[in-house]
Amino acid sequence: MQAYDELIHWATDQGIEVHGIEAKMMPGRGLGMVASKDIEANERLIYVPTSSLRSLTTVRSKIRHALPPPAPNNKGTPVHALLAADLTLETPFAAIKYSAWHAIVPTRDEIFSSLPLAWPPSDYDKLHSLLPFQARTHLSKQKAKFEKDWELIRDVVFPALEMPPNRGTTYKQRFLYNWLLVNTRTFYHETPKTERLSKDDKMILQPVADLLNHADEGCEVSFDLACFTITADRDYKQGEEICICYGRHSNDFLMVEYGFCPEENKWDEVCIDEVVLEEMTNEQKQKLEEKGFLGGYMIDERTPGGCYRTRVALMLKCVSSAEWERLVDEGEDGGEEVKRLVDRVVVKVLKKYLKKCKGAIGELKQLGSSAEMVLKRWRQIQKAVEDSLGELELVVVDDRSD
Ligand SMILES: C[S@@+](CC[C@H](N)C(=O)[O-])C[C@H]1O[C@@H](n2cnc3c(N)ncnc32)[C@H](O)[C@@H]1O
Repeated sequence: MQAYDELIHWATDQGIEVHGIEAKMMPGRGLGMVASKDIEANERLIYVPTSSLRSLTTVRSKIRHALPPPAPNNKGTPVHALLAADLTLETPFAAIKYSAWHAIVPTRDEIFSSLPLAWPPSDYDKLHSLLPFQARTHLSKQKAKFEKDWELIRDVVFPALEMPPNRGTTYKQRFLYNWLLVNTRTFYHETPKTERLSKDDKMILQPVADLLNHADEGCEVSFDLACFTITADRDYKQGEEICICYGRHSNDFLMVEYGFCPEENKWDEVCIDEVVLEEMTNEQKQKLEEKGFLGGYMIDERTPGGCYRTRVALMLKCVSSAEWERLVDEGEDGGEEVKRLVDRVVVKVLKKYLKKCKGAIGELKQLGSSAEMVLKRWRQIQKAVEDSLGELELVVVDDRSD
């Protein structure tokens, strides 16, 4: 693959080393890295010297100096915005320096067709309203973050660089593309300079290693002041894909942040906040908030009857408010009788959620290919809810026949 060969040629000049792996087109996941020979656990696959990273310190000084520096507690300018601005307003010198990287990263069309934040405005509102709760909430936050970053660049950086006004839309789209490139390709990195910044600001771009796709478990990623290294977590056969784990994320999170919804994900969970909170009166919501139990209600394979938070919240529908407070304060579940009552309420809310799933699926089917990923997600949710109901109804039915 010519673009990859050129990237490796350039990378070698930067001191980057790549051993026993090579890039390959992976159906449905863009480029990925596969073993070009049998690999043993603990073999070092990629070595990237710190000098070849794109970070806060490599951002063009005119951009950096135009804005307040990043500061602890998410104060100051986000590093994400700075890196994206640096890519958008790249000098001809930097564009040439990084041309091998630009040639291999996904194109604007590829990025825009996969990531919800870039859904065309005509589809955005409709698809956004049809996203599962967790994805919808996450996308709203991401959109707010992007718009804030864009305003900083438009209102502060453009004038500082003496750019003519009124180039808004074109540049906004370019900034969005680069913002999403940064979002999907950065790695966590800390140096004495960035140590006091918040976790979100400890991000860098690294060429070559950013070709690694995500899996539930993957190679070890480590760094020190001198370099980044990627090390094989296990033996691999020649031709096998080499992945890293981007984090223990749900499919809703992966869809919004990375633009894909995996078939298998052992870290997946389904958020049922919507239907749980619909059951609650305002007074009950206030109680939940006071005790730190408002929201974050999940089901997954391990907890078909709802996670601890779900069960604590729904216990409020089964006992008096005073008794609920006592049980919560003492960390008790109320015993078998209350557990059975909670199971019944869980069945009730899951049935409600199942209706929502079916409704969303029906609507998404009308929308064509732009809705495919969301449709796939709702089908996964439907299955998870049905599986949970299957298990719970056994308990509830058994219990009724006592
Ligand atoms: C860091 S890049 C990995 C390299 C990327 N595939 C490429 O073509 O350059 C992250 C992006 O790769 C894709 N990706 C990563 N892991 C994936 C997976 N397990 N399934 C589908 N797409 C995946 C997503 O588009 C994601 O935003």
